[in-house]
Amino acid sequence: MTSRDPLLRFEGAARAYGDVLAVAGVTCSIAAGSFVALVGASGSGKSTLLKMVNTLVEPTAGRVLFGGEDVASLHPAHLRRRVGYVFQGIGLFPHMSVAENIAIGPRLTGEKLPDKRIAELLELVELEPAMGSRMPDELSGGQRQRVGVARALAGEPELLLMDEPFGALDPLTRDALGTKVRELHDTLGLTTVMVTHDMAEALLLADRVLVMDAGALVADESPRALLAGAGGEIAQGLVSVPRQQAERLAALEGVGETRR
Ligand SMILES: Nc1ncnc2c1ncn2[C@@H]1O[C@H](COP(=O)(O)OP(=O)(O)OP(=O)(O)O)[C@@H](O)[C@H]1O
Repeated sequence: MTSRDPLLRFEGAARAYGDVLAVAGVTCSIAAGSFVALVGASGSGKSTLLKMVNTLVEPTAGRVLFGGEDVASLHPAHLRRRVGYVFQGIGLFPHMSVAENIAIGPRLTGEKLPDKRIAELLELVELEPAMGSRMPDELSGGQRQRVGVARALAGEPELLLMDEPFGALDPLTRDALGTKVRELHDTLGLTTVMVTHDMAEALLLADRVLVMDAGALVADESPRALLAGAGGEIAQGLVSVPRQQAERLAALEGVGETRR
């Protein structure tokens, strides 16, 4: 692989469940270092596409290449170490401490993560190292998601997959964690693919936005291009939501000004 090759490539990747074509043949390349948001209506195939990357879902046609190799040919434990995965509701093991949860990925590949490294990972997501000894049910939802991010980063992955990671959080925590993840993406030199229902979040955090509809990729644009009207009808329908909200807020502010 040369530095010009994409880190991730979908080649006609498709997944059927009986008669339902969840992903209908997606072809696209994701360059190393990019932050990609994957958006689209509920049921459009975003999670299925993401799960094909770490082999939680097998394609029924086509393939997914990671670093030039078909993911199906890579050892699952090693692949999952190179690919961090964060999802909503995070799935921390309730009977394990925060530190044990963070260390679980490397443990599966036979490595014991030193305490110092666990403390470092907690600091990376702005949690006190002392949190390591707590149990998951002693944390807030936002803190749990931070632990989820620390766990995904424990194996020093090249690729970070995030599936609605901040969906259940209050807006302030969501905003802070989104900004933190973008910062980590930049400082750690990650490649990130994030599924989100929130177009404003996609536009603000990502370099590139992929839009799915009924299993197909219908737009692939930069946030700037989307805001300038590119991407077609479905993409523009999604962009119109935060835009109209911003306009309504601006109008409200204007009303306040004239009343004062
Ligand atoms: N394990 C499964 N068995 C059967 N059908 C499935 C399965 N997983 C997904 N599907 C179907 O595949 C389609 C795509 O689902 P997917 O979860 O990928 O969509 P999504 O865009 O991530 O949705 P959401 O935004 O609601 O999470 C849906 O019609 C869904 O019902």
